[in-house]
Amino acid sequence: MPEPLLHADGLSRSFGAVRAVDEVSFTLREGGSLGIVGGSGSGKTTTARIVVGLERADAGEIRIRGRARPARVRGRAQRLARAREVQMVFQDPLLSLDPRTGVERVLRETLRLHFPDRDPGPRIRELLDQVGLGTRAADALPRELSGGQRQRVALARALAVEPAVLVLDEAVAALDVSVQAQILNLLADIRRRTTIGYLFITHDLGVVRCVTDEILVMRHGRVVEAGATDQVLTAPEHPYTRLLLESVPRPGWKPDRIATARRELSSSQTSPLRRHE
Ligand SMILES: Nc1ncnc2c1ncn2[C@@H]1O[C@H](COP(=O)(O)OP(=O)(O)OP(=O)(O)O)[C@@H](O)[C@H]1O
Repeated sequence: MPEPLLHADGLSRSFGAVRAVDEVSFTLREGGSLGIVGGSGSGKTTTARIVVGLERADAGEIRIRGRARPARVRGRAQRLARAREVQMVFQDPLLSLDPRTGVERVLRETLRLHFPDRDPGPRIRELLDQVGLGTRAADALPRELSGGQRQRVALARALAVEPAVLVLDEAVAALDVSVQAQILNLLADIRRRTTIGYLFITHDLGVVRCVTDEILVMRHGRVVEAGATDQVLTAPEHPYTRLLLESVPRPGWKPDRIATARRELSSSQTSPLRRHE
């Protein structure tokens, strides 16, 4: 058996008395897409931040293609090598893009840093093309672009590094539904053409259904259910997963039905469910 692309083993992280992540383990295979879902405060983002290296784990380890990802890196070469293992795309690209730097320059600088011996020109064109940004966008500043275009820039910058794993933290949550669909299609297309693995952090089960083949359901820092996306979404075993599914607004729901579902879900974040946990 080849080593999985990413293996997380027993990750834990507490903030004071809050166990934000509690013994979380999962595997992402080469070319795979794993969704981490759960309500607010379930520990999804902290898990993602540990994978990326933005947060340290109190316990547990991350392996990329069998090699332990060091908790600390020393020097530029190690920092760049680590960045090539995992890249992250955030919900709001305005916060992660420099407001004074145009699209082409962002990509040029990233490529120069990681691949100083290569001519960046052809690769920049390839990346813009890959994420569906025309040459007109190449000179634009982030604020001159739409939300969807900015997310494409953030994606192009992450892909420029040729990472093994791309972590997407609520990466389409701020976009309206049609733009969301375009970005999700784009991500599916990139996955078909590369060996990249996705780790999708989202509270949106519709997104998970579209772009992941496996999911992990988190609640209070723990994994309550894991398995093939189709299986978990069509025949959820854990009551919390069922609750999450029941709280997804459906066409035709009146506002009070949506409000009730949201209330039920948010009270379940603080009070334990009665059944098997
Ligand atoms: N830096 C921090 N300091 C203190 N507590 C934190 C910190 N980061 C996260 N937490 C706590 O850890 C728990 C898990 O938070 P986390 O952001 O990982 O959850 P989440 O599932 O991503 O939620 P959301 O969808 O609301 O972002 C929460 O109770 C949160 O308040």
